Amino acid sequence: MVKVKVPATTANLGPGFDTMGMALNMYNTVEMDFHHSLDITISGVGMNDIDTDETNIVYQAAKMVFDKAGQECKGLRMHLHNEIPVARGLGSSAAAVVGGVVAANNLLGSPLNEQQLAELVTEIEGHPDNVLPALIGGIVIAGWGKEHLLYHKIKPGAQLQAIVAIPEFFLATKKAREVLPTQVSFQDALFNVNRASLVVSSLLTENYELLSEVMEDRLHQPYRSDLIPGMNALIERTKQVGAIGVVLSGAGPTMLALTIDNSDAVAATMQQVFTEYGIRCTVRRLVPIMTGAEVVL
Ligand SMILES: Nc1ncnc2c1ncn2[C@@H]1O[C@H](COP(=O)(O)OP(=O)(O)OP(=O)(O)O)[C@@H](O)[C@H]1O
Ligand SMILES: N[C@@H](CCO)C(=O)O
Repeated sequence: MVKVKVPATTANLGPGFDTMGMALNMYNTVEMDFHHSLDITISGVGMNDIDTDETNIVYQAAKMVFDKAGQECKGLRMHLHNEIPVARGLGSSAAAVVGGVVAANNLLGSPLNEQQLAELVTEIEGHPDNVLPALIGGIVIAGWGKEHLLYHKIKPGAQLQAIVAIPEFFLATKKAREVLPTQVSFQDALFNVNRASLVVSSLLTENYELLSEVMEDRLHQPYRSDLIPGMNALIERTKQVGAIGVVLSGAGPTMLALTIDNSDAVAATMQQVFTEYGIRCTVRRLVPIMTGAEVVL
């Protein structure tokens, strides 16, 4: 039996749509063992929102490792314990995919190396920005090259905190991608190239004064704001009380504020603004982490 612990992730970091993400200290665990049939049990959050049959994505991801390794999968016994809320923008599907792939790879004696795991989880999820930090931790910038996935990991600054306001309602990534345009203007593309580059350089140099001016986006957030009541007001007011950057976490509806200090005021303001817009939410204070999925048993 193997047990794998996988972190939550926040994707995009504002302008880095489908490209950047960061691992956070909130975890799901996957326990997995060989079995003659499929037997899935679940505990923790979202127990009633996750399938326990062959459509379960932890199982589907695990089965792909068996296929790649040329091994028959007769069944699996799995217990999933979840802390990451489902369909809220904190990488629940990425954690499920990474948990399934890493647990199965371990069970089979590690036939796939890190590069192969990174490519497999990206193919399954469709984009690398949640699955890569879930797999290897840290802040990761990633994208497909001609043949291979290219990725680079940055160490988050030690002072950086991540406050997340998690609304009670679900927003499936599929739905939040349906509102995106098929084309954008040259000016908006240029704006995001500029801002994403400045986000990376300010994270690398821990220049939070610069970071506070550049976590802006024109490729996805403007189109998604109608799906998240209060999003723009929350960004504006949370920045006024000292957050470095305030952005949509992944596809939403969770909002992410990066802070160094002023965390109490930032957390209270996020809660307050969502409440004013009639949205019940849970605010959690998290920190970026350098460790991705790890085998704990
Ligand atoms: N622990 C889990 N085990 C199995 N399947 C899960 C688990 N958590 C989430 N899922 C599946 O993933 C779906 C949610 O994925 P979705 O991409 O919409 O949201 P998300 O990954 O939480 O958000 P984001 O990608 O914006 O961070 C759920 O509907 C469920 O099918
Ligand atoms: N980059 C993705 C993250 C969510 O899976 C999006 O914003 O749609």
